[in-house]
Amino acid sequence: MLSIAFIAHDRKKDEMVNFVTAYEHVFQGHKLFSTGTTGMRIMEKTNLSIHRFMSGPLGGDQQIGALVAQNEMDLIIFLRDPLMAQPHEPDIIALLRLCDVQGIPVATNVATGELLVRALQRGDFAWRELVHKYKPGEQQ
Ligand SMILES: O=C(CO)COP(=O)(O)O
Repeated sequence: MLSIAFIAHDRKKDEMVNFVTAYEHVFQGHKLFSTGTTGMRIMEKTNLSIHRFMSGPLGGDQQIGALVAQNEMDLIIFLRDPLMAQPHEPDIIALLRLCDVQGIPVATNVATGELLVRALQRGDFAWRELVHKYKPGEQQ
């Protein structure tokens, strides 16, 4: 079971809901997280159970970032709005930076999201299970 996070800016939320609905069968059975409003919108339209953090501008990106820093997040679908400035831009950059620090697959548009979900379906994320199993500094 992998940990997957969904985050979408306001003008990308419909796209996110459509995307998650289309792949609901793939996401089912994984541990799902989201920022506040994104998760609410997805849960209104699917049967998925999602742990919702704060809304993005109130710190939700940072909360997800904390899991990334601990290497506990396996995949992030983050549909950013490239055409509108966000008040919490530093939090967004920080989250993406941490994904690069830990080498976490993160999709920032739906085309990449599709590729990653198909990889997930195929079992290409098995290496993340190994990361969890052999986390340095932790007892086996
Ligand atoms: O702003 C966001 C990500 O940066 C998303 O937050 P919401 O899901 O609460 O709208």
